[in-house]
Amino acid sequence: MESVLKQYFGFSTFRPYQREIVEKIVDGRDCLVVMSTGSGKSLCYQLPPLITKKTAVIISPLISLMQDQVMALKERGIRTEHLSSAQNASNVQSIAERGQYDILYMTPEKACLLPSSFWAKMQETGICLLAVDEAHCISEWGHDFRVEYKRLDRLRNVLQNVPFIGLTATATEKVRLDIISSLKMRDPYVAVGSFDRQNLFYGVKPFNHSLAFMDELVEDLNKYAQSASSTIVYCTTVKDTEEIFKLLLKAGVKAGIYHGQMSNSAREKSHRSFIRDEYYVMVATIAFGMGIDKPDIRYVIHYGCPKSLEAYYQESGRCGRDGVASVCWLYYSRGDFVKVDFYCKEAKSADQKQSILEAYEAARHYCFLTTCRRKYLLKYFGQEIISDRCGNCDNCTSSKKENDMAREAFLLMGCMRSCRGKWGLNMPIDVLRGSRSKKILEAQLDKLPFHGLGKEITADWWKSLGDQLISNGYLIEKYDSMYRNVSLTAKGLQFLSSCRPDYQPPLYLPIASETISDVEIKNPSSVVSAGCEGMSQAEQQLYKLLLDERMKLARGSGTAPYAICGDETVRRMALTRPSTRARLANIEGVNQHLMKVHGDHFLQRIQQLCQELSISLDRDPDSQPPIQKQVLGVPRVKNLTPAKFEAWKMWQEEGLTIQKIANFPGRSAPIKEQTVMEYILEAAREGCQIDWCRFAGEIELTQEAYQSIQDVVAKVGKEKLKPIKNELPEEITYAQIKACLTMQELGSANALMQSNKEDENTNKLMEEATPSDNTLQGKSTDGSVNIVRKRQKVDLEVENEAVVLATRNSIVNWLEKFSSGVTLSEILEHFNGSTEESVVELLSSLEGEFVIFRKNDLYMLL
Ligand SMILES: Nc1ncnc2c1ncn2[C@@H]1O[C@H](COP(=O)(O)OP(=O)(O)OP(=O)(O)O)[C@@H](O)[C@H]1O
Repeated sequence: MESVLKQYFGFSTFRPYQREIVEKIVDGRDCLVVMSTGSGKSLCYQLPPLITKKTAVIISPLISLMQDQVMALKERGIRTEHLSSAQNASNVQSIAERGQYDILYMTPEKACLLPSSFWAKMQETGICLLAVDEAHCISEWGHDFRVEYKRLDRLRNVLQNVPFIGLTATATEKVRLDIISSLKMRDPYVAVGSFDRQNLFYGVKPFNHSLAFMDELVEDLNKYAQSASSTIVYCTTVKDTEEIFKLLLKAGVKAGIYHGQMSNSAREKSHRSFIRDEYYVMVATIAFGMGIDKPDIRYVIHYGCPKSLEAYYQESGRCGRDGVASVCWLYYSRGDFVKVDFYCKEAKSADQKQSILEAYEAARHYCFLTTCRRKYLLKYFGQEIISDRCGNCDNCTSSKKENDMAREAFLLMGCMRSCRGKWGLNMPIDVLRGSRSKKILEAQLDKLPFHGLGKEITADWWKSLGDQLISNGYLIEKYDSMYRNVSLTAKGLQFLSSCRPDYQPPLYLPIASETISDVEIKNPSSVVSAGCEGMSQAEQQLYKLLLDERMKLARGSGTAPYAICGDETVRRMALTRPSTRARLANIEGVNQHLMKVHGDHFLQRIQQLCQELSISLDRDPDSQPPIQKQVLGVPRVKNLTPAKFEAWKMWQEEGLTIQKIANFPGRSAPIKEQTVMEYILEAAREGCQIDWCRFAGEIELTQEAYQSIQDVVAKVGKEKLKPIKNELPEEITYAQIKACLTMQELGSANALMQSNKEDENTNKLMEEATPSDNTLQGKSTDGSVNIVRKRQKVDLEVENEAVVLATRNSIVNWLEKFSSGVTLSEILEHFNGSTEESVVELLSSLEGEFVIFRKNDLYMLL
C-alpha cells in the first residue's frame, strides 16, 4: 500500500484513517467515511483500484468537480475519465466496459441511466468499489439534499458484491444513519475523523460599505494576488459580487467572478482560469462551492454572514486543503442579520423554519464571539477540545483588552427587565436612547426610569454590548416563530440583583471589535507569508522561480499547476535543491509520473537557478523548518503559580531533572514526579520556553510513540485521556500522552523529530521497550515496523557469512524480502563484496527510477 501511495501520489505516509479505510475496502467491506474537508478522503477510494487493478466507480454531484479530479489524476499517471452530459468523447463507456480505467467518475443521473448490460460487463472485468462522494446529498436531513442521490439504492441490487463507500465532510448522526440505510450498506466500517482544521486561522471583522473599508479590502486582495496566494471572496448576493469584482478590476487586480446569473460557459471559463492560476482572486456567490478541488487556496473571505455554521465550515473549508497554513476571514455587517427572514421563506414546515433560525443563530453568534472561535466551531459539530485557546484565531491572538462594563450592562439589562414582555434587543435599546416612537408611547415605556439614560451611545454600540452579554451567558436569545426574543438568564438576574443605581459590581467583558477601535490582531498574513517561512532570501527567490517553472509546465500541458505537484513539494525542492533523480524522487509529493514527465526538467532548472542565485545544491532535507507555523499566544507567565514557575525555572534554567525537582531538599515534603512534569507542561502552555528534546528524553517519549499517540488522538479526539490510553500499547504512559498533547497544541513536534535523530539512546530505549512477540501489531504501525526490523537483524546475522556482490538485480531481489525496509548499513553489511560507493550509486539510480524508495532512512521496494 505504501509503495502505491508513493508511486502515484508521491506521499510516504498515510493520514489518519486512510490506511484502515483502504484495507477495509480491499477486503470488500462497505464504509462510511465522515472526515473534514481536505483530510484526504478522496485518496481512500483512489488507492484501492491501483492496488487491486480493478476499476473504482465514483459518483460525484458536480461535473466541474469531476473534471478537476480527472485532470489531476491523469497528471499522476492514473487512467481516469468521467461519464456525464459534459463528456464529448463517445468511447468512454466502451473503454470502461473493457476495464481500461482505474477510476471512472459519473454523475448520479448517469449512474441510474446506464443499462444493466454496462454494469454486467464492468463487473466481469472487475469493479473494486462504488463510492458516493458528498454522500450527505442523499439525506433530506442534510444541508444539500439532491433527489437524484436517493435513487442510487438501485445500484445496490445490480452490484451485489461490490463494496459501497459513502464519503462526506459534514454529517450529523441522523444523516449518517440515513446514508447507511439509503445505500443499503451492510455492516459498514464507519470512520469519523476530527473536524479540526488546524492549519486554518479563523477571524471575524465587522464591516460597513464605506469607501475606506472597500479600499482596504481591495488593497488586501491585491497583496494576496501579488504573493500568488489564491483567494476566494464569498458574497451573499450577486450585487455584492459584481461590486467587488468591478472595484478589483478598477484597481488593476486580475480577478474572476462566478455567480448563478452567469451563463454556464462563462462560469466554466471562470472556474477553469482560477484553478489554473491565471488569476488568484475569485469573487463568487456560494454557487462556487462544492465543486472546487483546488488544494492551495490560501484565503477564504466571507463578505457577509453565511446562513449557517455548516455552510460556513464547508465554504471556509475550501481553504488550505493541502495542509499549509491558510486564513479564513468572515466580515459581517449588522444588515446581514435581517436576512434570516429571507432564508425562512425557503422553509416548508414549522420545523424547518425552526432549524433555519437555529442554524442562522449559530452563525450570528460566531460573529460576536469573544472567546476561541475554533473551540466554538468544533463544539457545534460535537467535538470538544480541552484548551480554551487554540492560538490560531483572532480571539486567541489579539490583544483585546477587557473593560469594566458594569454600568452599561446594568442599564441594558435593567431596562430589559423593566420593559417586560417579549422583546428583542431593539426595543430596550430604543428606550435607553430615549426614542418616542409610537410603539414606545403606546406601551408607556417612555415612563420608565431608564428612558433616555443611554442616548449618548449609538444603537450599534448597545447591540454589540447585548451580543457580548449573550456570548458571556448574561442574556439568552430564543426564536419564537419568526421573532427573536432576548431575556435575562439566571446569571444576568444575579448580576442585576447585586446592582444599585449608584453602584454596580465590576463586570469585565472582552471588548468586541465594534465597541473599540484599537483591537490589535496579529496579522495572520505572517502565518501564510506565501509559503516562504524559514527560508533564506535566495531560497525564497528559488521557490518563486520554481513556482513559475511549474506554471510554465502546466500551461504547456493544459493542466493546473497544483496537478503537477503541490506548493509544499515545490517548497521542499527549493529547500533541498536536489541534484540527482534519487534525491528529487525522495521529496514528499514527487510521484513516479512527475519524475518521468518533468523530473529531468526540474533537475536541470534547479541546477541552473542555484548557480544564478549562488546557492549550494543538495541541502540536508532534515534541516527543513516545520511546514505549518502556528501563531502562538503571548506568554502568560503571570498566570503561573509560584510553585509552577519555580519548577519550570529549576528544570529549564537550572537544568535539574524532574526527579531531582520532585525530591528537592528545600521542600517540606517531596512532590510527585508526575506533578512536576505537569507543572512544566503548564509553563510551556503559558509561553515559557522548553527544551523539548530534553523533556522528551526524560519522559522517554520517542518519535514513534509521539506518532502513535497522534494517530490515536486523530481518531478518538483529545478531550479525554482514557480513550487515548486504551487505544495505545500499554507501555505508553499518561505522562507521554499529556506531553504529546501539549507539544501538538504548541506546534513543537519538530523539536522531537530533531531530538530523535540526534539521540540514539532514545531510539534504543524504544527498541528495548518493543516486545519480542506480536502484541504491538495491529495497534501501532510503527511498533510493528520495529518487530519486523528486529527479525531482519537476525536474518542478516545468519546471511552475512558469505561474500555477496551488489548488482541491480541482487539488490532488488534481496529487498523484496523486507517489506518494512532496511537501512543503508544493513545493505552494506549484506553486500559485503561491494564498496559503499558502488552500493550507494546503485541505490540512487534505483531510487531515481522509482524501483525503490527511501522513508525514514529505510530502503524499500516500490
Ligand atoms: N497521505 C497523504 N499525505 C499527504 N497529502 C495527502 C495525503 N492524502 C491526501 N493528501 C492531500 O490532501 C489534500 C486534500 O485531499 P482530498 O482532496 O482527498 O481531501 P478530501 O477529504 O476529499 O476533501 P474534500 O472534502 O474537500 O473533497 C490533497 O491535496 C491531497 O493530495
